[in-house]
Amino acid sequence: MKPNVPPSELRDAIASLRPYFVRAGWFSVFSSLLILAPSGYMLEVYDRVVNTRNHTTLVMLTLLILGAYVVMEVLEWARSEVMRSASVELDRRLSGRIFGAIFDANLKRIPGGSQQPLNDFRTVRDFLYSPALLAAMETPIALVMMVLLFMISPWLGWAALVFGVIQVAVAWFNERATKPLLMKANGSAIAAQQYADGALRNAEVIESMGMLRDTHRLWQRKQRDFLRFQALASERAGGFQALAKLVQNILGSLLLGLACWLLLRNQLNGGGGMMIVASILGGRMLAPLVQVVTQWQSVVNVRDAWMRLDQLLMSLPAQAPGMALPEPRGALLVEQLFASAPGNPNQILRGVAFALAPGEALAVVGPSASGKTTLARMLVGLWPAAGGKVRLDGADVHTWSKSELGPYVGYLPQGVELFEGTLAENIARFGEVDMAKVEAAARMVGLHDFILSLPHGYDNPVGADGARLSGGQRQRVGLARALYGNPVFVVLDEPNSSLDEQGDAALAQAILAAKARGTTFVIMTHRTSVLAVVDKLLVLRDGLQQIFGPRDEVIAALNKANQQAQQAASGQIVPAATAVAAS
Ligand SMILES: Nc1ncnc2c1ncn2[C@@H]1O[C@H](COP(=O)(O)OP(=O)(O)OP(=O)(O)O)[C@@H](O)[C@H]1O
Repeated sequence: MKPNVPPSELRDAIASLRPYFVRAGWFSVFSSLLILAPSGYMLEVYDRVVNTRNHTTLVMLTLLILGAYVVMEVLEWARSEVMRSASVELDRRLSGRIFGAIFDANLKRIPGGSQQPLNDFRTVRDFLYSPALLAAMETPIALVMMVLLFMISPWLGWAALVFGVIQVAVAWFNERATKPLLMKANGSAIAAQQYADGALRNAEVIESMGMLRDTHRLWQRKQRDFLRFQALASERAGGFQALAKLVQNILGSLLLGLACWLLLRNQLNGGGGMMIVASILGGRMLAPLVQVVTQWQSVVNVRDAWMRLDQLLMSLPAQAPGMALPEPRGALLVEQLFASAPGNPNQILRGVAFALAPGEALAVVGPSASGKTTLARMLVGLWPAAGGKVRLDGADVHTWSKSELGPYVGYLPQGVELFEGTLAENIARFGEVDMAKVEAAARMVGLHDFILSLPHGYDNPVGADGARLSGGQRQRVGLARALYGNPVFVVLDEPNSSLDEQGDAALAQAILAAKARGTTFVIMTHRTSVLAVVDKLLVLRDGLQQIFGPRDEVIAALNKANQQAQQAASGQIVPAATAVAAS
């Protein structure tokens, strides 16, 4: 039985470019036929001008051949333009999908979540108007030339056929000899590039701890592999390219000699001029094949890129648009939630269950690696649940269309994650900037006065990853972004880890103000300052929900348990806040 393989989106997209290929194919046929014009010119000059000594005929023939050259160039230009348009069309069809797949691969932490698929797509797209493909389009014309040679004399036709077969064999051996090396070279180049990207992202760590030399050494090792494989492949390819040219040149001269021999035996149709025509046809016939051999590296590269892209798109099928649902109010229900990281079977959360009414705030506390960040990701629907569900107003947040749900949700991840752009753009989530809303969000987190003190105010750029801001400022901008547009449900993962006392107070104020408007909050925290403004408390340990309930009841229960444990151990009593923080 045929395995159930999903259709290749890449192949479908290329198949949809058929009209472009057909048009370019016709241009190829006509421009290749015009390649015969110089042979015709030579014959006519030899036949009509040399014998008759007619100057007018010479001028007319020369004008004709000049016209033919112009038409040939125009056709070749038109063919390139058609294929360039095909590449633009391919980009229009697939670039969004590929960008989405890279994004998805990043979210799911699977290979492909890097710059590489975009490079691969550029390789595939550019190949559409590369010399290799344009030469391949001309190969059918070789058959026409061979037929013409057979028409002049079967001897010439057979000789051309034998050399054509030799040339195809050269191309085949070239493929066998260079493909594995070129693929290894590509793999090493990608590894070196990815290593360099990672190192550049961590430039400060490398510089501060003097790691540059070792980092460079490791990069060089990968880069050396790439250079070694590429040099070996080029060496072998160079030999085959020389061989291909040799075969082409030999055929040209051989056909001239053979035609001369036939002439001497009175067996050449068309007389002496045909000797030259046969030689030109022979040389031209093999030209596209020689070109293909010369350009073989780009063929291997495109095949490699194609396979990686195809695999990425197949492993991350296009998502059906999520459910369209009525505006949420912020009622959160977590039903027996089990979670594991994508591609990893280990369960991180095991049976977390709680509910929050609109306008309620919950603090999630627990030791490091207890699963707080994982719970935050699950609450905003980033990872699919391994069991159970997270529901906002009854609907599963994971399957809800994120572009629809986004405006109602605020999320501040642990790493903040700002983007290159202005403060206003970052706060407005890179959508249409509504300055009134931007300012309101900045005021809520106590950032407005600081922003106004900057030279360009809200138009001040934040730099790549928010590099122009301090850690605390970045966190506040992230908070303003989470609160932008008064979302009904906000998840904050360690929102005050970089905040000072003033920032902490601003955060508490912002939570209270948003709660009063009906926003539901879940705040993952190690710090106790935020506990003053929450209604409920959940304690996580090793992915298990230890206790959940109204804040004061949970603190009292924790204190009691802690006191009992401590008294049993040493007779000491610990204050409430310390007990919660220690949990
Ligand atoms: N992408 C991932 N792949 C595999 N395991 C993961 C992934 N993310 C988190 N984990 C594991 O899940 C567990 C919980 O991690 P999580 O980040 O949710 O804890 P946390 O309570 O937020 O910790 P902290 O307070 O230190 O931020 C850890 O053991 C971690 O190794």
